[in-house]
Amino acid sequence: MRRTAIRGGLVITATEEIEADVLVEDDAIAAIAAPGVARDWTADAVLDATGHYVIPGGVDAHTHMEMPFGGTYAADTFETGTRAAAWGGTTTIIDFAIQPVGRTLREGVEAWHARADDNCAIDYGFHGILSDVGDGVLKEMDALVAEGITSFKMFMAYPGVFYSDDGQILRAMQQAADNGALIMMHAENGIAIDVLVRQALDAGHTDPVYHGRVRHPLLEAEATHRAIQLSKVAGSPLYVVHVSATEAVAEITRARHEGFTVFGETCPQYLFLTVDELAAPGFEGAKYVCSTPLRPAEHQASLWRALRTDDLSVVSTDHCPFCFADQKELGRDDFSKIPNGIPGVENRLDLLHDAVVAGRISRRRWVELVSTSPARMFGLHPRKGTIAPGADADIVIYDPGFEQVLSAETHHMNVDYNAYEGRKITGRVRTVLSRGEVILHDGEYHGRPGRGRFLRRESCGYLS
Ligand SMILES: NC(=O)NCCC(=O)O
Ligand SMILES: [Zn+2]
Ligand SMILES: [Zn+2]
Repeated sequence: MRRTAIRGGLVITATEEIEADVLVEDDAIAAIAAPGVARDWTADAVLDATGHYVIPGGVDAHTHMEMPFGGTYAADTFETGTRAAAWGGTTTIIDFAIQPVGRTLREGVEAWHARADDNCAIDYGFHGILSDVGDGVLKEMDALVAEGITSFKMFMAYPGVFYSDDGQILRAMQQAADNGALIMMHAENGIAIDVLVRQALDAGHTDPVYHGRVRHPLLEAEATHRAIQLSKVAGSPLYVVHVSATEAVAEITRARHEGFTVFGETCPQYLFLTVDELAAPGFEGAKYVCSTPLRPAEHQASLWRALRTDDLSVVSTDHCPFCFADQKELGRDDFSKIPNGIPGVENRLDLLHDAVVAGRISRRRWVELVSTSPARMFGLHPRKGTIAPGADADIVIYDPGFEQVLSAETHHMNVDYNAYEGRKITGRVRTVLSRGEVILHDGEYHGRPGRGRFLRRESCGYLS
């Protein structure tokens, strides 16, 4: 048995902050004890965490490695994307296995296993994407839940691609109410948006900024409202992904106050970037094309407030990188052809820690938003998302005082720009353990493709 002691740090979980030492035996946490008590531990390796935080590894519940979109593929493979995640302190990702239109869900899951299984440096799970709901797919959902794929994303946007109509959504929600799955919703009224896209292009408006203008906040709010009503009718829980608009937050808040099991997720891009980025000179704005879109700055106050009140419960990245040079370029003459997505899997913990430094959220809330809540919500807690005896030893030693500047020059994501280029951040990941193995320490990466394991997730973690 291999024993590693992490000594002298401040252990922070969603519920506690204690000065304690942590003992890791093989791949799991064996004990946490006050430094005096822990003095007698024998260990093969000691990691000095003096002056540092000791937190559970990040759980990013929303990534798109190698996702096909708009005639190209997201630029990070599972190999490059999970390596970048590890550099940023994330030790678990949950990616989306897409059902090809007209094919089975199973085919999508097998394709994602083929991409991920020998390539991930950290542990990983899958959600399913339902792009063609019918009788067969509903049955397949049951089988996948039994195999640990316990959540399914649906799209009210992108007609002709991933779009589901209200009847398909209701049927999938009814199935989820029966089988314990969680429906995740991309809530934008895609039919109305497509009308506005056509009108903008007909008027000669082809620049990236029009991506933001046609995806009106009220069309996010309307779809969010509709998804909530459908979930109430079906009696299923609902998780709304990448919430960006004040009006959509209000819909989630109201449903929660009425006692419905509705959750919301937002992403760093909506907290730290605005629609002004989309309006950058020339074609630069294409770097910031994602859906839901970046919003005017006033929406950020609602998002931060909802993160504090738990009306938004999770911060994921929606990491979906497309290179500026040759992929975003596909939409140079037509904003609707710009592949949608922003890179960020490496930057989430640091950006949110910077919000701790700025006094926006507490340290414990930071840990909860980036690790504990997503682990709970998606059936991984307490194996992931906490520091407790018996949990997987996915641990980050975090230097809260280190000053860094985010840049494509230094990041590890396989994409030629960083959405936060030049931003000064206080805090940096110093050491990362994944199931007890040190995969990053003092700027040296020791991970390897294929060491990450597929996670069969429990259902209904969000109800406990
Ligand atoms: N969000 C985005 O722009 N791209 C990824 C696909 C999605 O999550 O809708
Ligand atoms: Zn989406
Ligand atoms: Zn996404």
